[in-house]
Amino acid sequence: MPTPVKSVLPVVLLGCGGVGRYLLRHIVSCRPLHANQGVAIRVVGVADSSSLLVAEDVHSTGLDDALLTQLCAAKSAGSPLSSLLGRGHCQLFKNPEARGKVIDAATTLGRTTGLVLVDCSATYDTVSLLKDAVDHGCCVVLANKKPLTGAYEDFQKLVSNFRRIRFESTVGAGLPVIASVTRIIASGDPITRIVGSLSGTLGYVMSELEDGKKFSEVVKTAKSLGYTEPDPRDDLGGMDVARKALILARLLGQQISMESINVCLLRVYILVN
Ligand SMILES: NC(=O)C1=CN([C@@H]2O[C@H](COP(=O)(O)OP(=O)(O)OC[C@H]3O[C@@H](n4cnc5c(N)ncnc54)[C@H](OP(=O)(O)O)[C@@H]3O)[C@@H](O)[C@H]2O)C=CC1
Ligand SMILES: N[C@@H](CC=O)C(=O)O
Repeated sequence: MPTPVKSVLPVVLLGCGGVGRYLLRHIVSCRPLHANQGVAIRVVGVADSSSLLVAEDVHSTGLDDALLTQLCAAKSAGSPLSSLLGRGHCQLFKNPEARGKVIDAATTLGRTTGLVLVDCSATYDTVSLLKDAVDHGCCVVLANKKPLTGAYEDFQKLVSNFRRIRFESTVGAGLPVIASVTRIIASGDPITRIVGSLSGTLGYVMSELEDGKKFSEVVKTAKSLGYTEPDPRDDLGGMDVARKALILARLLGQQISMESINVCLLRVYILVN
C-alpha cells in the first residue's frame, strides 16, 4: 500500500546553473524515495538572473517533472527560461516583477503549507528576498555563501531561527561539515581550531599541476567540471575559501566580517631550467 503523503514541501529555486540543475534532477529522480517517506517536494518556481518560471497555481500544483527536465536541458543549452513558455502549466515573470511574485508566494504559502526558498545562485542580490522569506515564516536553504558572508546583521537574521535554515553545501559541498560543527557546539564541547582543505578547485588544480598539466588548461577543466565558482578568480584568489572560513567562524560565535580574514593569493611560479 502506498505511504500517504504526510508533508508537502513547496520549493522556489533561485538559480538554475550547474548546482541548481543538479538539485532539480535529483529531486525528480528521488520521487520514489520521497513517496516512501510520505513527502512530496513541489517545485513551484525556478528563477535565473532575469526571470521566474512559476506554476500557474502555487497553492495546488508545482511545475511538473517533464517541464523541470526540459528546463534543465534548456538552461544547460544556454536557452532562457522564457523558451519554456507554452510547454506546461506555468507563467513567466521578468525582473523586477519576478521578485514580487516570489514574495507573494512566500506570504501566502508561509502562512499555510510553508515554503522553502533554495538559493543556488552566486549573488548578493538574493539577500533581501531571503530575509523577507524568513519574516514570512518560510525556510531557506543555501548553496550560495554570499548571504552569510556579507553584513553580520544579515547572517544573524538568516540564522536567527536555526530550525528554518540549512546551509550545508556552503562550506563542504557534499560533506557534512556544518552538521558536524553544529552537533559539537550543541554538545557543549569547545572547538578551538578547524583545519581543512576548503577548496575543491584548489585541490584539483594543485593535483593536476603536480602531474605536469598546464595551469590554464587545468583551470578551464575545473570550470567545465563545475568545481569552480561562476568566476574562477574567486577560487584562485582565495575568496571562496575566505567565505567558507567566515561562515565557520560566525557559526562558532565570532561576530567578524571579511575584513578580519587574511587571504593569501595563489601564486604560480614558472621555473625556467
Ligand atoms: N560548484 C560546486 O561544487 C558548489 C557550488 N556551490 C555554490 O552554489 C552556487 C551556484 O554555483 P553554480 O551552479 O556553479 O553557478 P552557476 O553560475 O552555474 O549558476 C548560477 C545561477 O544563478 C542564477 N542567478 C544569478 N543571479 C540571480 C538572481 N539575482 N536571482 C536568481 N538567480 C540568479 C544564474 O542565472 P543565469 O542562468 O541567468 O545566469 C544561474 O542560473 C554558488 O554560490 C556556489 O558557491 C556550493 C557548493 C558546491
Ligand atoms: N568553488 C568551490 C565549490 C563549492 O563551494 C570549491 O572549489 O570548493
